[in-house]
Amino acid sequence: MTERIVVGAALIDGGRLLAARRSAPAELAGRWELPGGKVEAGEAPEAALVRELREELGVAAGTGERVPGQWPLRAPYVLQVWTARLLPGSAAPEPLEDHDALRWLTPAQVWDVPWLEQDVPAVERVLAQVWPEVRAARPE
Ligand SMILES: Nc1nc2c([nH]c(=O)n2[C@H]2C[C@H](O)[C@@H](COP(=O)(O)OP(=O)(O)OP(=O)(O)O)O2)c(=O)[nH]1
Repeated sequence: MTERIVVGAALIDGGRLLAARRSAPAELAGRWELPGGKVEAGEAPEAALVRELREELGVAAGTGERVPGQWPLRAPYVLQVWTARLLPGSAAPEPLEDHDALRWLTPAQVWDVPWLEQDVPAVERVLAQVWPEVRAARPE
């Protein structure tokens, strides 16, 4: 089966990372993820990410670098991650769709939320890229 890409944003503002708590489907609800969604046919991943952040959070965002790697989700999906920032004049994010809570996490708070299991390696890679000077150890 051809793999399909889900794009996730490492949205950084004021030295903090945005985490979003899923409200659906039932098996994912209550767990935290990087906001984003499925790339549509013919769409560039960065464009999909900007679209999803506008739809889900009501923000105007710009994408930065790709976070190297990709992580398997439920087949045929794989997660790819880009850093992202709010553009000047953007509204503050709100949980408009798919989420019922948002949190801005400092590096020290990143493991305070229960991430989706499949997101943990991606979040570890985000930390290494965005805050290489911080050793934000994941507690056992
Ligand atoms: N956005 C996002 N989705 C993730 C992450 N980790 C993870 O397993 N997923 C799963 C949840 C969903 O099954 C799928 C993404 O679909 P979605 O529901 O967010 O995307 P979408 O808005 O394009 O979906 P749709 O309603 O059009 O089907 O990937 C993550 O970090 N971010």
